[in-house]
This record gives sequence, structure tokens and C-alpha cells, in this order.
Amino acid sequence: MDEVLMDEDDDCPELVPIAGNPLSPGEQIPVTIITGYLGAGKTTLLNYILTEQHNKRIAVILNEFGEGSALEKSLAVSQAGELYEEWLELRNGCLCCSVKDNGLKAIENLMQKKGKFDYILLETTGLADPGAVASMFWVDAELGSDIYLDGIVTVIDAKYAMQHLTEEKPEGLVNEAARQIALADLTIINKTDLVNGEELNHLRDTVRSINGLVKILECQKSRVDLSQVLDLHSFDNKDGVNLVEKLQLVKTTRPHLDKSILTVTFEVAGSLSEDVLNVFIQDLLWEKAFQNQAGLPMKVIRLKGIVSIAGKANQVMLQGVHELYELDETPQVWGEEPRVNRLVFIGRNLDREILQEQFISTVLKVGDRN
Ligand SMILES: Nc1nc2c(ncn2[C@@H]2O[C@H](COP(=O)(O)OP(=O)(O)OP(=O)(O)O)[C@@H](O)[C@H]2O)c(=O)[nH]1
Ligand SMILES: [Zn+2]
Repeated sequence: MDEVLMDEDDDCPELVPIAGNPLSPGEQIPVTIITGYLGAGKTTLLNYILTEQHNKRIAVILNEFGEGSALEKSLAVSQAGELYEEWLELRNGCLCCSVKDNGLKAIENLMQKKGKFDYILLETTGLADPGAVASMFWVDAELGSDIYLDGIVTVIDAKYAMQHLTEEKPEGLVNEAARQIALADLTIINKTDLVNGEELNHLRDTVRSINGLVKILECQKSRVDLSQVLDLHSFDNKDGVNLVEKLQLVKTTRPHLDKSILTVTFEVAGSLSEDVLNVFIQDLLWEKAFQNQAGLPMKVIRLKGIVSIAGKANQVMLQGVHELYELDETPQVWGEEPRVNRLVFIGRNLDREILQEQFISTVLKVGDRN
């Protein structure tokens, strides 16, 4: 086991070099964020992935507030069934905060010195907002990092999830368990041994009512098919699945819980001016300018879409997490059929009709329909 030393004069932990292949430039490594409420089964999932037979060299970052020094974070690397462990020493003990300063850099340094990982899994603490962690990796990838965000996986405790989801929060505060589901690209309902079929159905319906986009797996002891967890490509379009087809299957949901998060989706034909589309998104995400019928501001947690930009032959993908969003041209070319913008919003106080009207009046008013 090698020590990772923190140089007092340096923001970045210094890592003890170990022989390995240096990272070849331009090759990006996926990171999957594993989130979920306290005790849901995140660590069980990571341990399962580390010990399961696979041909990937997976680095796992456990972000636990354990006993003992909160300044040490374990970084486990599994290769060909063998487990290596590294320690990341983080200045303020919280990976969510320190990833930004030095954690990410530490991972990159570790790869430079120890050789490339094929995959990184990062467990966030039970109460962390995965959106904040996700945003960092996302922004960093844009800046030419070696790492890209593959997806957010939320582990759900079959027995206690409903209790967590229905917990009353002070006005204005988001229920953390619901937020973790809203942000998920994949949810794993774990501990199905502790509930009956009826309870499981109710939980599944509730998860679906929050996030109309998410894939749901069910298991015990976090034993899931790894091919369903890794390489989701949730933030890019390299999974080979046509996003248009995927988004077409999404339905606007009815909230199961009071004041809860829900999914809203609509489609509008025509092509948009990119500038005006930016105005709409910024009004929604940054200015919180749109209100529902009760006069409450719409708050979007996750946003996904395919839009048609006037003058562009290719489809453009829209992705958003909290206030961060991105428009990205895809390799997919629009066909002969009329172009349709398809958007999916997950958040609070969302009203499909009002949102669609706002979209039409902001974005299509400039008369550049084709
Ligand atoms: N009955 C039952 N218990 C499980 C199952 N999966 C995990 N557990 C247990 O649930 C407890 C919590 O599991 P962890 O994997 O530590 O959960 P975690 O999400 O990492 O927890 P924190 O890091 O504390 O938030 C452990 O005692 C596990 O053994 C399951 O499918 N059924
Ligand atoms: Zn854990």
C-alpha cells in the first residue's frame, strides 16, 4: 500500500509514483457517480463491482465520513481480480468540496504515475447533492480533462425509501432522496428482500413519477448486471441509442407526493435560433422566470432534449444539471421528416402547458420556423 502525501505548500496531493503506462493523451476515462441515501447500499455496490470478474481496471473513490481521520479517502483500484488500495489525503475531508480543488487533479496525477484506469467510480456521501459533483466533472471535461462524466447512479433502499421521500422538509428545501432520484440516469432499487410485491410496486411507481427518464433495476445486495451500470454515456450521444427515440418514450408524470419533483415533456415542431433558445434556457434555469399556476417558480434539476437549430443539418443535444447546461451538435443528421424539438424537464413546480407556451412564445416567435 502506498502513501499519498500532502505537500503543505501545494494544493494538490503528491502521489508516490508506481510503474505503469502513462496516460495516452486525448483518451478520456469515464467516471460514474454512485449516490443514494444513507445506508442504501452504495458501498455494497462498489465492493461488488470491485470483486466481480470484469476486464476493466476500475478505480473506486469512497467518500465516507468514517471513524478516524476524515482527511483520508480510500482509492481502491482493482485489476484482474486483485485489489490495490491508495489513499487520497484531502485537505478539508469532504470530497465534494475538494474534488474541485485537488481531488480531480489527484486522480489525474495518479493516472499519470500509476498508469491509466479504464473506469472511475465515485461514491458520494448519503446526503450530498450529486448534481454539484456531477457539474464539476462535466465542466472539467469541457476544459480538456482526462475524465468525463458517464452517468449518475442512485441506489435506493427498498425498505426505507418511501419514508425518506415523504419526509417533510422546511419550505423551499428539496428532499434529498427525491433530488438524488431526479438526477439519476440509472436507479437501483436495492434490498428487495425486505419488502413485499405491493410495496415494491408502489416504490417503483413513485421513482417513475419523479424521473420519467430513468432506468430502474431491482436487486439484493446491490448485485446488478454491470453492463447496465457502466458506460451509460448519459451526457453524450455515444451509446448508439438514438436520443430522439429515447426521449419519445418519456411521458409527463403525475406527482405521487405533495410538492414533489416530477417529469414534464413536450415536443414542438420547427427550427430555433440558438440565441433565442439560450434566452429561454437561461430564463428557466438561471432567472427562474417561469411560474406554475400557483405562482411558484419552476425549478429544473435535470434537463434533456434534442433540438433543431436553424441552418444546422445535425440534431443538437441539450443537457442540463441544475443551472449548468450545454448544447452539443450530434452526428445524427435530420431526415426528410419535419424537424421536431423534444424536451424533457425534471424538477419542482413544473407545469407542462405553461412551460410549452413559454417555449413557443420565446423561441418560435422570431419567425424562423422552417
Ligand atoms: N437486507 C439487506 N441488506 C442489505 C442489502 N444490501 C446491503 N445491505 C446492508 O445494508 C447496510 C448498508 O449498506 P452500505 O452498502 O454500507 O450502504 P451505503 O449506501 O454505502 O451506506 P452509507 O455510506 O452509510 O450511506 C449494510 O449492512 C449492508 O450489508 C440487501 O439487499 N438486503
Ligand atoms: Zn457507503
